[in-house]
Amino acid sequence: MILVVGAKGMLGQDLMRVLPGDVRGVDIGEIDITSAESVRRVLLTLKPRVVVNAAAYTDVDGCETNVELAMAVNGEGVGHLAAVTKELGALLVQVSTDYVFDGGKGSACGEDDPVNPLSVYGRSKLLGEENARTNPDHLIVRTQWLYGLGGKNFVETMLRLAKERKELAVVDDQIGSPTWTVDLALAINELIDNNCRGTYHAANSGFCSWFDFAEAIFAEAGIPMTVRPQTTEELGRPAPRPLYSVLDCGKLTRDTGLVLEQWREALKSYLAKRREAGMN
Ligand SMILES: NC(=O)C1=CN([C@@H]2O[C@H](COP(=O)(O)OP(=O)(O)OC[C@H]3O[C@@H](n4cnc5c(N)ncnc54)[C@H](OP(=O)(O)O)[C@@H]3O)[C@@H](O)[C@H]2O)C=CC1
Ligand SMILES: Cc1cn([C@H]2C[C@H](O)[C@@H](COP(=O)(O)OP(=O)(O)O[C@H]3O[C@@H](C)C(=O)[C@@H](O)[C@H]3O)O2)c(=O)[nH]c1=O
Repeated sequence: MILVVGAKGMLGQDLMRVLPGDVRGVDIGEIDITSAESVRRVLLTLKPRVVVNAAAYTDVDGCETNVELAMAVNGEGVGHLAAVTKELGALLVQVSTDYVFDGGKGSACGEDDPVNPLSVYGRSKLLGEENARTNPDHLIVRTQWLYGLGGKNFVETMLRLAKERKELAVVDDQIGSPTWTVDLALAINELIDNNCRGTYHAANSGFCSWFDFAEAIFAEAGIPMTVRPQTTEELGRPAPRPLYSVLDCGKLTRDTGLVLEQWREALKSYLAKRREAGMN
């Protein structure tokens, strides 16, 4: 059985839809990964063959002031999962982030490039990676700029703001790859299926700035909107973010044959799914 932890989150919901076979999901209420005792009780009862951890504290700016919570959920919580999966002889799949990099390289980051997180969120996720590795049977999947049905994300923020405003300012000096949670869930399935172990990058192909992404969202959704470029410094958010955090996904392709679709194609598919689901 595959157990998805964080099954009610944005990625968790798509993992539940995409992963085949005997799949169970748990979220806060049934499991609290910050508690070693809670993790032990749930995992020893269910005895999964694979645990995919999509549970996290993902408010990047919130992490700057809630440091203890960030470390407990994103860091130590993964340690609890690693200890019990190791005891069970189960695979631990840990989802991680481009924010473990500082974005200073200026070209796509490979799995073995040096990490240097700029934010509390990035540091907490890096601790999560280190803790995941205490189970030798682990898979760490770094991804970025996620959006999906049933979650707070940049696409939904833009579509919501479009109902209130005619003009928006969006940062044009952060570059990355917007990634649809359905495509990421498919990649995680391929990695498990191909018995891959260690660290992998998985993101939709191509890259853009948040400003480019905002323009694409409004163009594809057919919404008239003036998007003005601004710098990260002008925006002045509490958490520092990497300026260039494109992930090199070549290892995923070499080991599974999978190439994730271009980010703009994925965006079109997502907008079509939203319409099908009656969202406007
Ligand atoms: N969103 C993004 O752009 C990116 C995300 N990632 C990573 O991908 C993964 C999935 O992210 P995403 O789907 O956006 O996350 P979400 O915030 O949508 O979902 C996380 C889920 O985990 C639950 N949760 C929080 N704390 C605990 C806890 N202590 N015990 C059990 N469950 C808990 C949350 O519950 P509740 O909502 O009630 O708190 C929520 O249901 C995370 O590891 C994240 O770091 C990586 C790169 C980009
Ligand atoms: C809403 C808004 C955001 N922005 C900027 C802020 C930020 O730099 C960028 C994206 O904003 P968000 O708050 O959606 O993104 P952010 O929380 O930084 O997204 C990150 O989340 C974590 C969980 C990850 O792991 C990362 O890969 C990444 O997806 O756009 C604007 O410039 N104008 C706006 O109107």
